[in-house]
Amino acid sequence: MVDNIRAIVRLVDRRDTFKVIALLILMTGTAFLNMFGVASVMPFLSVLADPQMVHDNAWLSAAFAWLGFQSTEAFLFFLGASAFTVFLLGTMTQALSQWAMIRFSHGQQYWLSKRLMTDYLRRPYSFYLNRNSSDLAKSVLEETQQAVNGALLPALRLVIHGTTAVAIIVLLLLIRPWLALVTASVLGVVYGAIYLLARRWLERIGKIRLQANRARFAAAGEAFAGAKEIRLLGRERAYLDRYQRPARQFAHQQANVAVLSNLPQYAIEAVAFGGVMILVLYLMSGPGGLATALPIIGVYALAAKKLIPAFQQIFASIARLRFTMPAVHNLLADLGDGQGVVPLPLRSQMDRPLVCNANIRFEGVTFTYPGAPRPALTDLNLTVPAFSSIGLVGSSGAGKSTLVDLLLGLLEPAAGAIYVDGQRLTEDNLRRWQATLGYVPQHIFLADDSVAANIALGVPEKSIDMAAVERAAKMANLHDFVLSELPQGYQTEIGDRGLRLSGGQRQRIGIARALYRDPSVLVFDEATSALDNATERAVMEAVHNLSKAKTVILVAHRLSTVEPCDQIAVLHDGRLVDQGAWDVLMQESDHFRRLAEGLKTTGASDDQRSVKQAMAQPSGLRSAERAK
Ligand SMILES: Nc1ncnc2c1ncn2[C@@H]1O[C@H](COP(=O)(O)OP(=O)(O)OP(=O)(O)O)[C@@H](O)[C@H]1O
Repeated sequence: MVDNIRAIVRLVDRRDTFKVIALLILMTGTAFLNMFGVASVMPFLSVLADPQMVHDNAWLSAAFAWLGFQSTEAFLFFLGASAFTVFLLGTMTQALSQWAMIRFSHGQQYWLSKRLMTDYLRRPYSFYLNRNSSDLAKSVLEETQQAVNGALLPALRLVIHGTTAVAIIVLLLLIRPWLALVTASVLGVVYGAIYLLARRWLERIGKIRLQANRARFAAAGEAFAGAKEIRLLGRERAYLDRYQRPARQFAHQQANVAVLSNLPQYAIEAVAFGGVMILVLYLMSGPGGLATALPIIGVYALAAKKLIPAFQQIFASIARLRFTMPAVHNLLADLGDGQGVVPLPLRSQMDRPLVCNANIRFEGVTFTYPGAPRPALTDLNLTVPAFSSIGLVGSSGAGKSTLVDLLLGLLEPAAGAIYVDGQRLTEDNLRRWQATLGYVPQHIFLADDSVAANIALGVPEKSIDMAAVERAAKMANLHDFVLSELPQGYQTEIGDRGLRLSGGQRQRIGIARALYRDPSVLVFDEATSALDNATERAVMEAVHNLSKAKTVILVAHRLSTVEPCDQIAVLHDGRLVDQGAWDVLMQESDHFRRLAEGLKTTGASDDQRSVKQAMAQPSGLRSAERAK
């Protein structure tokens, strides 16, 4: 219970504490106005049933005299109008409370989803290795909404309807204590019993909903991301099944909680109707007859009008809270305590790149992936002189991509360190180092935007430097294609995930993207594999020409791509086994010769590599990449 309250409080933006306080004041005010609204019919009905009450009742006669009324009729009219005004005021305040509550909750949803999105974006790269991207998107977009609609709003409703119920019960207690106790007990027992019976079930179906939601998002995400392969393999039905089962389960549980929340209302209406009948008969048979009975019946009828929906809302809110709390705890666990997250880059960091003028040095670098049985890189020592080019080669799984990810600062060495011009790469200078880098991965992520926006990825449209876009596109051998084949040139929308482009065109966009901000260090991770030989040769010639002005690091599976590199590093089983120029390695390195022979003779390594690469990709990225 305390844990749940704490969790709900954590959903609220601390800066909005004053809004919460204002909301609570408004809700309490509403409860009191509701109570006064109910109470105000009593004098009216008393005088209506017995006009003599104006003189017999001390309070009424004092009001009659003080307000200077001359006739009972006028006083009766005044009492009726007052009751109506107070009732109206109560109803209006209630509407105002609802409006404020809903606005507040939706504001919190925006804030919560933004907070989660920021938190995910600030996570270290290793976080994405173990997470599914559709699961992350689901948490940001859907679970935050669920937390607000299923926990925050019901908690607020609980407060407003709880205070209203308490205020009205207090009023009834003042009028006829035992009758009030009976009424409150009947309502309390009916709702309490249903809740006690359904408690565990609600929690269980809440957990089932959470899992089903995750499964349906994953199935939908993967089905669309892998549309091509799924179509070819004829697995549409399998994916439909994968989606259908959790989707049905999700809908089923949502319906269950909605039905349960509304069910007691019908039972209560029957009880209330019967109760009022018994009350009327009982009061009418007592001394005073209708004159005594009418005001009490009126108050009770009006109280029931307020009290039954209040109890109903209290019950529905508690049921929904019980159902949603597993999702809230899950969300808060993801949100974490902010530890281990990296700060968002500052503009000053991006404007002051850590330029490499002497060399990049790996010193005793070891890295093991979380949960992997052995290191992907072991005690690696490598120096890359500035303004030179180095090719990284090795069999599949040798550790080339891991080395690149370490160099990019996406992964952190478990032992050893990387130095840029003698400066150790740390959290403090990492962003500045990354601002120096141009990186081309094998799988290019494309945004559903124009060619220019894809080259200048993330730069707001107005700030895109078109001259830089064209310069980069020319170097990537893309410019002619854009001008001659695309209807609106650089402004052509390339469609959802670039589906309208060939693999080679996509890779050239990726290369142009890396070159757009004119980085001083360029990293290509098997980035030219989808290019035809002639295009690759042209692009690589441009890149090798750059290596006089830039430092170029090249992972390639075609050895011919790395042939012109100043030096080549040969990796095997996570270790650097040989290093030198092409000719030297050809003569002196068995590993290199075997690699060259293997590539020449088997021709199978491309396929093996692709399969392995897919396996080695983090699950979240896998689905993002499949999305292209
Ligand atoms: N996310 C991961 N989780 C666990 N192990 C991984 C992960 N990514 C890679 N590995 C393992 O680390 C080792 C090095 O992988 P890496 O991707 O760096 O090799 P590579 O030389 O780039 O291979 P390829 O040429 O096939 O891309 C491999 O044994 C691989 O299975």
